[in-house]
Amino acid sequence: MSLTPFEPTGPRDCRLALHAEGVLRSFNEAGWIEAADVHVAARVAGLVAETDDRAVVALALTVRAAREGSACLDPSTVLPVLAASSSEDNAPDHQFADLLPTDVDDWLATIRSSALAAAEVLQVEHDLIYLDRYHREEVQVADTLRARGELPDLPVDDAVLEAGLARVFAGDSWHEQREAVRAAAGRRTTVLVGGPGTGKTSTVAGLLTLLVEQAEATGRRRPTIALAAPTGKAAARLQESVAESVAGFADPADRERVGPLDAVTVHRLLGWRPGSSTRFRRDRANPLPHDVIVVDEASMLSLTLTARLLDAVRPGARLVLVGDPDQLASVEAGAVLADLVAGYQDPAPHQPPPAAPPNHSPVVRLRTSHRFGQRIGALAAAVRDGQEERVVELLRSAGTDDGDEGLDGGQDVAFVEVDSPGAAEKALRGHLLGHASRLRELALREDAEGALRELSAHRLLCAHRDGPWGVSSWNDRVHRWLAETTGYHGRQYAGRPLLVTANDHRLGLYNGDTGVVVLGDEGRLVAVFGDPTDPARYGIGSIGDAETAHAMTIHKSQGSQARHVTVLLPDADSRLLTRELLYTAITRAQHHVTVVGSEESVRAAVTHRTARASGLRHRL
Ligand SMILES: Nc1ncnc2c1ncn2[C@@H]1O[C@H](COP(=O)(O)OP(=O)(O)OP(=O)(O)O)[C@@H](O)[C@H]1O
Repeated sequence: MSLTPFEPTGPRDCRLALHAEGVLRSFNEAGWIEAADVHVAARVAGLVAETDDRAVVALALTVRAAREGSACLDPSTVLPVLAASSSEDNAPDHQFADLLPTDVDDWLATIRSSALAAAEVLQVEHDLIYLDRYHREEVQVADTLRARGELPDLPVDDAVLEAGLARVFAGDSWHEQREAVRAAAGRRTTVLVGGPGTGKTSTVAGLLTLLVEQAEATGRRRPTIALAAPTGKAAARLQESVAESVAGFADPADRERVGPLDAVTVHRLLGWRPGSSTRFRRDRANPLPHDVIVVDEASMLSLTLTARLLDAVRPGARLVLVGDPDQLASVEAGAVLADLVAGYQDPAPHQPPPAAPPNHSPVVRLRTSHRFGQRIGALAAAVRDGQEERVVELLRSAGTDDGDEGLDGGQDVAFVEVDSPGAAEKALRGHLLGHASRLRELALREDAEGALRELSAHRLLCAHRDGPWGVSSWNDRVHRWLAETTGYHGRQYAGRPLLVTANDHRLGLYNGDTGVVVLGDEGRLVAVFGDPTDPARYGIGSIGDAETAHAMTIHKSQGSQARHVTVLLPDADSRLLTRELLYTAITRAQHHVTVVGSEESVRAAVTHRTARASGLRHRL
């Protein structure tokens, strides 16, 4: 957790808790905790009659940490930051320094003997401070993984496997996939990691096919398979790419083995119950019936969802978690995939693979990218590895791409160096309006397939929702340019790109799904989503929560890709600007990426890492 205070914009700043008292008031006014943290801490401390201010502060800071994605509070990183700020000349004048714990051990001892700990609201372990819920979940995840790892491997006929590998992954270029399937075939748990285009999905397709073949060869029942991902969009993509990989196998029998597979969201797989985000129909007492469970985009799994998933997987089932640990983590608490990779001590992608991986480790890493053009892959790798100078050099040697060519050809990496939203607007207008106009033309021609293809041709990504570099203002800009060109000023129009913002299980539309409004029968507007060759159509009125998507946040774009991605970087002091954010944005691009912003912002992104406190890596 990187602790920075907010600066109240004035006495009416909504982050200030007007009725806060005592120590919570001081920490709130100093910007270390927000109103939401104050309310939770005050209420819970009141319920358990906590009288020690240092325990109350720990509770509020731990609530803040969870809100920002950490599973716990690490006092050894937080206390020095608080202490340094209290000694600054401009430190707030409210005995802030007097309220600080003196040292980490003292603070931890205070919490251990507090009423909050006695009531099991706070837990202290490995010198980390947890809210009880996240502590329980972290222990459960580690215990379940350890218990699964201690069971003997599942039976595999090596001769059949080797013959199968030689068929589905023939040739030198597929040696990493052969190795990965060899490692995963008998394991109950596999964590398959790799950057974009490293052949993760191909590995999954090969593994599933060869597991079915194993059952055929040994007379066992065919394994039942579940494919899932944290979002509907990612699930749809997984289904599509597994089917594509299977269709590419040379042997017709291999193309038939797994049969058609439907991918679903993890929530749906576990039997989501309306009104509860943490309780599911599937759990230890009523586990998933499947023999093989594959979860893609596992970097987006929160600690809570991972705990529920592991709870629902039978010990005898194979679980395969697939993802890229360098991407942005879940919006909720936990960075489970990155923790697993760190906890099992898998070397970073730019380091040589271990000569002999620890045999208890379920982590299998694919290292070679097979998709990107050279420059886009090199840029993604340099960002991922924090090579600031190399990133700047790669961008500087790229073109400027201020025309429209980037959409159909031209540079695979472009850098539009601007230091103000006005300059960005000037540089990007032609580009963005061209794409929006093409969408509109196709939509007016009732060409749903063409409009959906155009939609995935380009995506404008922002770090923020609001502000001059944010999604709202760029949506407004493109809308205004389009209105100026077409003369149509309404908010609902043919060619309007849509982003679904809440799951609608009834319609089969999920948070993050993108579609477009097109002209349908009898001149009515309809919204189309999904596979361009077989689009799902919805009456405009039936779509509940959706917004215009000329631009979207990088967070929302996770799990999806576009041929050309334009990334707008905010000012260098933005708290959201991190290495993981820039890496995630760049790796959404299949063929072209245009980075728009200042060199200072690029450098800030590459040097700032998202720090999420967690004890999971110590427990594995
Ligand atoms: N070892 C390989 N040799 C040659 N081509 C490969 C190899 N592995 C993958 N590919 C090709 O690279 C492309 C990307 O592969 P795949 O979709 O399996 O990667 P991925 O890691 O799942 O990608 P992402 O998750 O980023 O979409 C596919 O066209 C695939 O056929």
